[in-house]
Amino acid sequence: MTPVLDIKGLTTEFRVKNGWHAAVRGIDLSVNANETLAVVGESGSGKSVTALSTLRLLPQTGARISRGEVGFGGRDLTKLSEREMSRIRGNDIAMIFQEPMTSLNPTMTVGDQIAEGLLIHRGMSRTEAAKEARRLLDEVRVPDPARRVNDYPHQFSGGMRQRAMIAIALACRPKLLLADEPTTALDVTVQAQVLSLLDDLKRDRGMAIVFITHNLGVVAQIADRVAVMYAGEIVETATCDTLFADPVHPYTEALLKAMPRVDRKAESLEPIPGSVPSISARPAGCVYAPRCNYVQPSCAAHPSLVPVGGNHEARCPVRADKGEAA
Ligand SMILES: Nc1ncnc2c1ncn2[C@@H]1O[C@H](COP(=O)(O)OP(=O)(O)OP(=O)(O)O)[C@@H](O)[C@H]1O
Repeated sequence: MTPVLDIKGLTTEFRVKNGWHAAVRGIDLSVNANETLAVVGESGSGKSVTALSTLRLLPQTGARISRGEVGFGGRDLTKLSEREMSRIRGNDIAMIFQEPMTSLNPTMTVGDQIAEGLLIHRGMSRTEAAKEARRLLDEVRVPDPARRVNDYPHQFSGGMRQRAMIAIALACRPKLLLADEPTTALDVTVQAQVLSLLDDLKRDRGMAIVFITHNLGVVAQIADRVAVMYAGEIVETATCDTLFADPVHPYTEALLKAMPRVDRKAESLEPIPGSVPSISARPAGCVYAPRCNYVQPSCAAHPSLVPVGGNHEARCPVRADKGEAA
């Protein structure tokens, strides 16, 4: 199967005081139709920069994609003109964010905001677009859509706003949805409803989803496959079940130990000491070595992602022998 999104060797750099530094370094990511790939990692790992690089929404100055390809629909998005890219954004690839109020226009009704994309990208008439906006609100399970299309965003609750944003994102039938922490600001019940909605939409529409989160609990609810990011690199990738059952990389193991679970007492949670290094202070060898419990002299060399069985890969020679490869 040809992946919907196929990122190869992507490196994105920012200019900070003393020169260019990589926020994302040589990452490979792919996601198929009807699949959700979760990208998980602490703040500063490079998750958002990966999504913004995919859509070429990086700041115009002081930021560059210096290497790699972003394959989508047989084309490399890094090579497209700005005009071609703007046709792809919101049309073939849509993105949703944590805080819907920053993307929703407070002065326009929800229905008009959904209809806007339909008028521009799908060439619908006003009447057709208004009808489709109601249908989309219904599809994202907003109750009483015929009435709610006329509401303004402030008249919606947080969960309903997120659903409205999903309706806007889905209006042009994107093949790929980039979701950057879309449920983080919601309480757990509403969060679970939105996750289940996204899962149903993925299946009904055969969409590919890249779901960015720092929360492994959310990963467990939504992901088919997982890529764990740390300091700009993918350090482990596996199916969701394998990652939870048999984590190999010490960072994945530490994230799992720091995750609250119903079958564990709160005192047994182990926060990871320290923090992700800034882009100008990344170690030359293994980027996780300064925080790792298993560090050895060989960690001074930069490790590659190696297969540890099936489609499971990890960037840690010290612990790779946990898998089949050894
Ligand atoms: N415009 C910028 N200029 C300089 N550095 C940047 C810029 N944008 C992001 N960075 C740096 O790139 C690194 C990765 O940031 P990114 O936002 O992708 O992390 P993240 O994993 O998405 O974290 P969060 O969950 O907090 O959004 C961070 O060290 C961040 O400070």
